[in-house]
Order: sequence, then structure tokens, then C-alpha cells
Amino acid sequence: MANDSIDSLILKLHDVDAVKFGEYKLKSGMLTPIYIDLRVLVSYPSLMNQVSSLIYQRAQEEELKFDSVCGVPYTALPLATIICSRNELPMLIRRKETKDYGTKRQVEGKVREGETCLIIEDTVTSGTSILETAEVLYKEGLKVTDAIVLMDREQGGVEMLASQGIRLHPIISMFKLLNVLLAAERINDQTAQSVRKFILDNNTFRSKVKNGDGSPVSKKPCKEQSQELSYGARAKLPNVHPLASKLLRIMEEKQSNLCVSADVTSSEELLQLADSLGPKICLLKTHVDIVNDYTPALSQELKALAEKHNFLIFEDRKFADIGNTVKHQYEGGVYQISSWSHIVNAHVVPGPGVLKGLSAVGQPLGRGCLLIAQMSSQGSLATGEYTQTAVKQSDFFIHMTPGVQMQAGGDGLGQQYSSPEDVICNKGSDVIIVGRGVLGASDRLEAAESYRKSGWEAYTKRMGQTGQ
Ligand SMILES: O=c1ccn([C@@H]2O[C@H](COP(=O)(O)O)[C@@H](O)[C@H]2O)c(=O)[nH]1
Repeated sequence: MANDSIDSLILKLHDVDAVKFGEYKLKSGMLTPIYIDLRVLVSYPSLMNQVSSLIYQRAQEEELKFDSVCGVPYTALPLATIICSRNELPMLIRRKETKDYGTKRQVEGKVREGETCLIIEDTVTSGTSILETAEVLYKEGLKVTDAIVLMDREQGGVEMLASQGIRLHPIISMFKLLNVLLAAERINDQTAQSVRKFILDNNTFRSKVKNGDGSPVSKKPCKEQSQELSYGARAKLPNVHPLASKLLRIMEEKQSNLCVSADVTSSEELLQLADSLGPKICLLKTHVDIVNDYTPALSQELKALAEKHNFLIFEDRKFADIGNTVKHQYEGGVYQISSWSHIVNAHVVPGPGVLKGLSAVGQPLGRGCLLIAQMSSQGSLATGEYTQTAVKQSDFFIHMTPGVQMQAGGDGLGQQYSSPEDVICNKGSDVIIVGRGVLGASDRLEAAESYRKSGWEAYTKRMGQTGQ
């Protein structure tokens, strides 16, 4: 999509008052210094045409596969109509209000179970309007894998939808809009700065993104968290990576979001840990390169224990090289990690090549990869834009957090600890990763049970339930 056509569209949107600066209230009640009002588009046919073309072009560029198109009511409805009419695509209309007579249908148009519907939206803040539409379509037996939005306010919608198995493709992002308006002298530096600050400070996606000082951007108590799907329900979402689905099922079945970090240096101790703590955990995290007496038999025995106790193995290898090198590091060398570890992780610093290299090896084996968006260590450089980029590159989220102990604090070597409740409720993580909190206890099994219980209680609290 040409940059100059986006720039000229932004200026036109500003001309017709679709972008307003001041103080406005969002659907959530939040006050915002910028308001995007794309309802006015219907009065400007040439703009309607330009926007519809850009949306359709985006679908083609992304090579999206879909059978029908549905616009989120009401603003995106006429956009979907133009796109479908021009390109002869079947359209579906979602009713906002269900009729209490006749067919009482919530979706109008020919619905064919199992088909995929592309959602079109005008503006996204948190992504809930798209999710509501997707849920209505799911009930009709349709799949939703992708959505296209004209204007993304960059407040967590992409991430929230990704966590529900929907890829959101924005055409204009808030930061781009501000830059174009600033360059064209439509707004001044101060306005741009205050809007940027508002956007960064008000990320609606579970306070995932941290401020520069490491504190969560918006720290909500558990009971105020928005309604979200349970681990079990997320496991059943269409388009969920089969391994993510398996992990979510294990978590639900074992009532455990505990990953024990088995940072021990002998094979015997590692296997003993895996066997004794296996029933309490959903994941066992390893650092295979700290084991002094590694032989391939160790990884085979670990695999057998993972099956016996129904947990997955996560080798915390933190790949960070060019694609070709990580390919060799993942499948070859002494450890042959891809042959036994269900999940690995990678830094995003080398660019997309690292993921391409890892997926060349891991994808045929059904393996998963976590991207490192933040680190628990003091002074970590993975903050702000870096974190946001990593989050955006993720396809489907299972959010895991290390640096967990019952009491906040540190280890004297830069590690910083948060409690299970803080990690699950305030940081919105799915999995707590605990190392020395368990390994350093006189009774490791008892400690693992106590972390499992705390992690699960925090999750049920987040889900708005009263506990187990
Ligand atoms: O940001 C990060 C990334 C990885 N880790 C790893 O998690 C465990 C934490 O162990 P504790 O004993 O609970 O401190 C360890 O294996 C780290 O390498 C992390 O701590 N922070």
C-alpha cells in the first residue's frame, strides 16, 4: 500500500473533521484527547470509495482467504457493502438488535457453516466491537481468522484480538496519523506529544506494556478486568495453534498455570524434579546447557515424563541470531532441541529472519515459539516500542512471565520478582514461571502446590469467579 496514498487519506480525514482534537469520551467511558469519527464518511462518496479500495487492497496484499465479508455495525456496514458489491463478494450483515418476530436471526445473508468471514471495522480501540461481531458469527458456525480496520488507535486492539485468535490488519495507526498531521502542520508538537502519551499510558490490553520505569501502564484490580475467555474456551477458538490449544487444555484440566523453571545442573535432579512436580505443572522450563552430564537419553526421558504427567517442555534457549544459524542451533548440535522441546523462545532483535529460521525446523514438527517482549531483569532494554513490536509480531498469545516469587524483591544479580497475583491479575499473564521459589524450598512438592494454587486462584479471580 503506497505511503503517499495513506498520507493523503489522513489529511482528507482531517479536512472532513473525522479526526478531532479536544476532550472526548470513548465507548468505555475513558476520556481521550483525540477522537476518530468515521461516521461522517458516508457524506463524502469519493472518500468512501478510497477507503473501501484501501481495505480490499489490504485483504489482497495479505493474501487473506475468506468466503464472505461482514462490517461491524454501523459505520463499517456501508464500507463492507461497497467492497462486496464492487468485487462481487458475498456479504453478511450482523444485526445489533435481534428481531422479536419472523426469523429472529442475528446474521442476515446466506450463512454456510464452516466458511470463513472477514470482518471490516472503521476504528479499533480495545478490539471488543470486533470480538462481539466475531462471537455472533461463531454462533452461526462461521470462522473468523482476520479483520481489517481503517484506523487503529494502538491501544491494545491488535494484541487483544490476537489473544482470541483473530489477526487484525490496520491501515492507519495512531502514531502514523500524528506524524502526518504534524508534518503538514495541522497540529503542533505539544498536541502530538500529549496524544502519544495518552495512547502509551492507556493500553487496554491487560496492562501488557510497561512504562519506562517498569510499572504497568494501567493497573486494574482483578475484579475490574474485562470479561475474557477461559483457558478452556481459548483452546477451542478457531485458528489457534494446535500446541497453544494443547497447552490451554492442559492448564484447564490440571487447574495449573504453573511452569517450573528446572534450573538444575545434573540429569538425575532434573528427571527427579520432572517426575515429582509433573502432576502440579503445565510446563517444565529447562536450560539444557547448564546440565553438566547431558546425554541424549536425558531429553528422551524428559519427553516420557512429559507424557506421563501431561505437561509440555519449554527449552528457554532465547535464540537471537540470523535465520540460518538459529536453524542449526535448533535442530542440530549436541542438544537437538527441536526433537524434544515443545516450545522454545526467541528475541526479536535480529528481525523476522530468526522466526523464519525457527519455523523452518519447528513448524513441520508442530512446535511453538514464544517471542520475548520484556525481561524480568533490572535495566532490561526490552521496553516501550521494542516491547510493542514483539507483541505485534506474535500470532496467538499465551503470555508467560518469569521472575515470580510469593514475595516481591530481587536476587542481588538483577532478577526482579513479582507475586503470582500481580503477574496473573495486573500484568495479565497466562502462565507464571517459578524457579528458585520452588527449587529453594525445603519441600519442593509443597512449594510447587502452593504456587499452583496461588496462580490458579489469581486466574479464577481474574475471570470474575469466586475461587475453586
Ligand atoms: O526475563 C526473563 C527471562 C527468563 N528468565 C528465566 O526464568 C527463570 C527464573 O528463575 P527464578 O529462579 O525464578 O529467578 C530462569 O530460568 C531465567 O533464566 C527470567 O528470569 N527472566
